[in-house]
Amino acid sequence: MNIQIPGICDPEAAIEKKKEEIKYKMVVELEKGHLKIIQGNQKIDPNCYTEIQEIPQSQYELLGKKIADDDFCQDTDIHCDRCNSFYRSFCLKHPLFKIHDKQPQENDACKPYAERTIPHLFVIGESTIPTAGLGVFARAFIPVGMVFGPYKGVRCSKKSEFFHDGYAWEVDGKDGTFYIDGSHPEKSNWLRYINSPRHVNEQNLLAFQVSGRVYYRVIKPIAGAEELLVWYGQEYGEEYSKEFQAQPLTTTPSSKTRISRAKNPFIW
Ligand SMILES: C[S@@+](CC[C@H](N)C(=O)[O-])C[C@H]1O[C@@H](n2cnc3c(N)ncnc32)[C@H](O)[C@@H]1O
Repeated sequence: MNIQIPGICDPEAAIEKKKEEIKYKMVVELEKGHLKIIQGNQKIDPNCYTEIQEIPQSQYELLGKKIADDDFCQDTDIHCDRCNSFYRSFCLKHPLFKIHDKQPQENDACKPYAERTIPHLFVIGESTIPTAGLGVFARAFIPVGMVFGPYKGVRCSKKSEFFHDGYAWEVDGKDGTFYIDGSHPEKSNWLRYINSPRHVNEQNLLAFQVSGRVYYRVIKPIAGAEELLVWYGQEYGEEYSKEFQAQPLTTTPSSKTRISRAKNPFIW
């Protein structure tokens, strides 16, 4: 046995040469406006990529496992809308990155709680859609793959329990269907201000469900000052897109209502 005694033996000899870990990086691919994972050991060209975060190899190895539709697990797997397959936990080719809600500040208390949760990347203003009321706008370029949420609100078991109509998502829970009603501005978050598109070209977000929570993901690059629009699903969204029903908007698989019924979950 080779025992090294510090101070007596060669200290270098005691250190087992650490295996070089491959680093990965989540980046924005500037040309396409999409998130991407690249090997991060080499220097990144800032003209091609903007770095978001490093991904350790151990974490990277847990990503991108393709799951057969029959083996899909609500709590661990995510449906990739572009590959039309489930992955554990998400697709490596089309990765996701979650933007957290802003921690509401006390000195902002004149605004409703939901407004105070909006991340710095966004702003609430009058919607570009006539009669829609308020909406949410990007303050900077937002790439495909960014995820927002979960949608916050009061959990209800029946539609008759909603505070107001028009702000609830229906969720396929483990013990059956329930609703998340975001109509109360003190009991919800900024996602309650996002409107529904009038036609497919306006849609830039897709709602999906993970472990009984609803998230929105970016499916089309969003330019600064552009409004965020998430398809509410057939039951509600079609109210706002009657002229465009011939060309159905993108929804998560099996989405039937304003409410995401997607088999589309992932865990953060
Ligand atoms: C989740 S809220 C969105 C935020 C809302 N605009 C506000 O000011 O609080 C849903 C409501 O917004 C309005 N809305 C959303 N999308 C719309 C659209 N495309 N056309 C008209 N009204 C819309 C409807 O009144 C709907 O009930």
